Amino acid sequence: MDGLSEIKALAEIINASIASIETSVKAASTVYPSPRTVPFTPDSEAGRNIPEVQLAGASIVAAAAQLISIVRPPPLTMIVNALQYHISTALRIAVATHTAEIIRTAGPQGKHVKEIAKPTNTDPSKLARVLRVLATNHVFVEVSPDVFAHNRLSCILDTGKNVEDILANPAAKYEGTLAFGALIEHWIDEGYFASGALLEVMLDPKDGHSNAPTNTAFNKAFKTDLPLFEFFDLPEQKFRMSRFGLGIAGVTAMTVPDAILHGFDWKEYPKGSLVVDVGGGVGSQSMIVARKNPQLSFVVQDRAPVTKAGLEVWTKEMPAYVQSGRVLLETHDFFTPQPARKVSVFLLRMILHDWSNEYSAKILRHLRKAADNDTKLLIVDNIVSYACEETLTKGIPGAERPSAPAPLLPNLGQASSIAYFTDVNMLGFFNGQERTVLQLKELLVEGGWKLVEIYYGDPFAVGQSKAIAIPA
Ligand SMILES: C[S@@+](CC[C@H](N)C(=O)[O-])C[C@H]1O[C@@H](n2cnc3c(N)ncnc32)[C@H](O)[C@@H]1O
Repeated sequence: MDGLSEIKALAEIINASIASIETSVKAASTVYPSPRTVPFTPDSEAGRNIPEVQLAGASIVAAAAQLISIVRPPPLTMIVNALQYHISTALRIAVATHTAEIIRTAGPQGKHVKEIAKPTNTDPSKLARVLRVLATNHVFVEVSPDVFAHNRLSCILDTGKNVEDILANPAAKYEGTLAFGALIEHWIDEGYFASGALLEVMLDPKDGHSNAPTNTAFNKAFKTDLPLFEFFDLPEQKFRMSRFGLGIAGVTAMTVPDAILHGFDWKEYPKGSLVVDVGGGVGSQSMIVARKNPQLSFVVQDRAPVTKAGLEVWTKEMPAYVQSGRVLLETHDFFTPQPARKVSVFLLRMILHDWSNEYSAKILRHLRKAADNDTKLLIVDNIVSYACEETLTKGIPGAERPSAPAPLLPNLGQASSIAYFTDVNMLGFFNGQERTVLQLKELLVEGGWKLVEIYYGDPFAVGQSKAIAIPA
């Protein structure tokens, strides 16, 4: 296929996908959100969250990015690729200057950068140049010279709080908010610096071959011997710790909030069945499952500081569960044996990707020892594909991905990029990894489990693919 035929084929994919979006949105009597509609709320994404619309949207993202890679002169694309770090830097500066909160009150007319720069005493002309990098990438709108307003991307950074309140208590910035920005801030802080140290660590003769969570790019960048989660426990890291916890809940709420309910038959379990949410954080996923499946009981396990926060969350949000004992917030180290009890489902969401195989297998073996023949293991993580055709997934129910139409990349390229970025994040933070189906299958065997089903799930849900296993 020559270049022109390829861009025509990609344009056809885009046109067909737009037509599919139009049909689905009309059939659902809803609207497709405009890039100018602010504020962003999960409810206002209803049109984009229709499953067919998500599928079509993923094809458009893949095709549009591929089209750009063909149309723009290669040296320019490589320059743009090499300079992408300025986007992260600009986001860091926008967040630290509270630009999103400051311009909210101005509405579509926007605010002059002199006003935006005031509360943090930043140089307005420097700030304008940085914000222009973002506006050029569709985050914020420069409505007139040096005047910036929100669009649907930039308002994601807005906590909804007043700048004065944030400045008075910066550590509580995300408390009581949807907190999507919290995870963005985690990525452009811990993630950004760990990424900067990754090359040095990978080339180090010793650390480069380690699987331990203490020989990582994160350790190098933050000059600490502690694994990331223990580093978060330090009193001086209270803000980072809370930001991470709130951010994990926020990213779910803002992408496909109820994705945990899809692809697993929670309803099959009768009254009193127990779900153990291992490394469950404050239990936000169990809470979503509980709301739709009142017959289930839950144990949410995590490290002591997290279960303490979890108890506060459940006491506020679902007090009846706490009072009746239908939820137990349990301090438990998943590298130690599980308490003996009848468990219907062990849930491991965004846990295995934090650990290399050696550590993940230990976690799995402890769960296996505590399981009986009926126990199911539900793993929820990103499941990555190779960037080429993959035939080795044949025979595993649900594991074959629908093949992307040519000339799209088999893994849908840019539409799947978050999983590959988080894979490298996991490497930098923990020596962990996002896994392919085959890698998961082999890991499960090592841990005493048998992979029986894969559910990839909504194309726009982040880290929500499922692998279901039974005792081997
Ligand atoms: C990425 S978060 C996932 C939280 C939760 N499963 C969710 O999806 O919202 C990883 C969690 O593992 C917990 N964790 C880390 N090491 C642990 C350990 N040794 N035992 C139990 N939990 C641990 C962390 O405190 C954190 O809450």
